[in-house]
Amino acid sequence: MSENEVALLAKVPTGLYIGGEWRESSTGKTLPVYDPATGVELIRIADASVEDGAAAMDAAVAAQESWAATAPRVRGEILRRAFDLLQERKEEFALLMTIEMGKPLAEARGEVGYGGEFLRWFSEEAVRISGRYGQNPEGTGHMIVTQRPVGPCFLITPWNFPLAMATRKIAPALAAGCTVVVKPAELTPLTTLFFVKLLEEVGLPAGVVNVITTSTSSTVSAPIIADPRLRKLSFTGSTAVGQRLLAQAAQGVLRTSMELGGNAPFVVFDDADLDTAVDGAMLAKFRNTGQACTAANRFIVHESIAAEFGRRLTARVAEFSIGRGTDDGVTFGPLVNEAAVESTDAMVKDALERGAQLLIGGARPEGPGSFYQPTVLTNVPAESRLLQEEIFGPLVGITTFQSEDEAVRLANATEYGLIGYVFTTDLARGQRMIDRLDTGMMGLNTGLVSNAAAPFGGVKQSGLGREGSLEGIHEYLSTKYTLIPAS
Ligand SMILES: NC(=O)c1ccc[n+]([C@@H]2O[C@H](COP(=O)([O-])OP(=O)(O)OC[C@H]3O[C@@H](n4cnc5c(N)ncnc54)[C@H](O)[C@@H]3O)[C@@H](O)[C@H]2O)c1
Ligand SMILES: O=CCCC(=O)O
Repeated sequence: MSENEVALLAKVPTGLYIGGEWRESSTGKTLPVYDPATGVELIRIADASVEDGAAAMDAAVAAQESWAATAPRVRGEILRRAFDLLQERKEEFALLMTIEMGKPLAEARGEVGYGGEFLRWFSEEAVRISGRYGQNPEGTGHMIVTQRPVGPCFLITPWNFPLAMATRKIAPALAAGCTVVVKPAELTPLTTLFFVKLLEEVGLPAGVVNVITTSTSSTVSAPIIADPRLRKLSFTGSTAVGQRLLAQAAQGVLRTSMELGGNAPFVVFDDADLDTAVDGAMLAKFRNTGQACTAANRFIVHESIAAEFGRRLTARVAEFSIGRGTDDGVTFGPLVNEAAVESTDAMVKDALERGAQLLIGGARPEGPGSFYQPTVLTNVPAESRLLQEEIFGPLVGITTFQSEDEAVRLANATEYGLIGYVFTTDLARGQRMIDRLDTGMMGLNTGLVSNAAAPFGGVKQSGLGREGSLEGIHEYLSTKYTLIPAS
């Protein structure tokens, strides 16, 4: 670790943040956080118990009434100050994400930009929560429709975008007037802890945001979800865990937002601009080392251009420089841990055993850290795991199609429905594909759609609800209707 990194880690709080105070776990236990590029332990942080989870809920409940009564402008200004301070601390946040998660510094800076925008966007939305007033149809009274904060929320976030996945939930919840308990992933808790320290600095009242970090997510989360005072569960993570949490949330009939897994089709038609398609593929596949819910998972390429597409993509992949994300010139970092490397490697082996052809990569480099080479496979048989399951690693699997109908059938042949990418220069065909693909989001001739102003979310088993945009704040509001008879 460099001196700079040691100095940064010394600034990151290692406790739980409950009711405006940093404290140790009630059991005194700690959990280690590792650098995925070296396997070295970075720091130890508090490992919350069930009692700590209950204390965090108590604090969120205690702060709910006064936070809901805080003027929207004041709530918005706190978020805006957080946005401004995050810009000042951009380099620190980027470095912290790189060392705890592995993404190269340039990508980490990009995430500070992206994640910060949710603070700015929802600072502006806080003052635009509107209602309706009107006469009832019978003319015998007046109808008032207002939007109220849903109440205390439990927010569970994944490790792949440690800042943006937290701000995409915390900012709209706070803007709406909700208090929260946040549980970041145990692999990347440091960014959330550092961010909450920033919220404290910009004057967020005690109890509005509470953070618990734990190595026993299921044990600590279940009683919070079962707590009758909780009103909303917002989860980002795998579909398997989302399904379990939905079942738990059903007991309390909780409002839920579920941002779950993806298995995105990346369809390239024979009329596509191939350079644009390859640029799109590089972004859609290799952003975050392939560890994004929006990652292109199945490359469905017209048979007449598949060989050329594979050649051009392979040439671009060969340009990656693999290494620790802090090192100069590195463009491709490690995967998050050893389990991710093993799962990626198993998918490559499965595809090769079934007859796929390797164009580049396909192995882990020598040396420490959880690295895997960016990999391109072609002629991948349909039954291969990498065309069936969410990969969450840097693998491109190319398969071919002949007709538009076949492309649609292949693209929709999944239980997921987060995003689809289509490359064509025929606008009418592009519009047909937008209508025919069963996804919550589409990229037409682009490999990146994420934006704080975009309603982000999926259909089918990719989830429920939307984050960001105008829709995002409504996930934290409930509609209340009142009738006042005419006197
Ligand atoms: N749709 C989206 O916006 C989106 C965004 C990012 C990631 N994801 C998905 O997340 C997955 C990768 O992230 P991950 O590996 O962190 O997912 P994960 O489901 O393993 O974990 C996500 C979070 O849930 C927690 N968790 C796990 N089991 C739990 C339980 N039983 N009770 C309570 N909490 C529990 C984890 O500690 C972590 O904080 C991929 O499937 C990816 O597609 C989706
Ligand atoms: O991993 C999923 C989130 C990706 C994004 O918000 O762009």
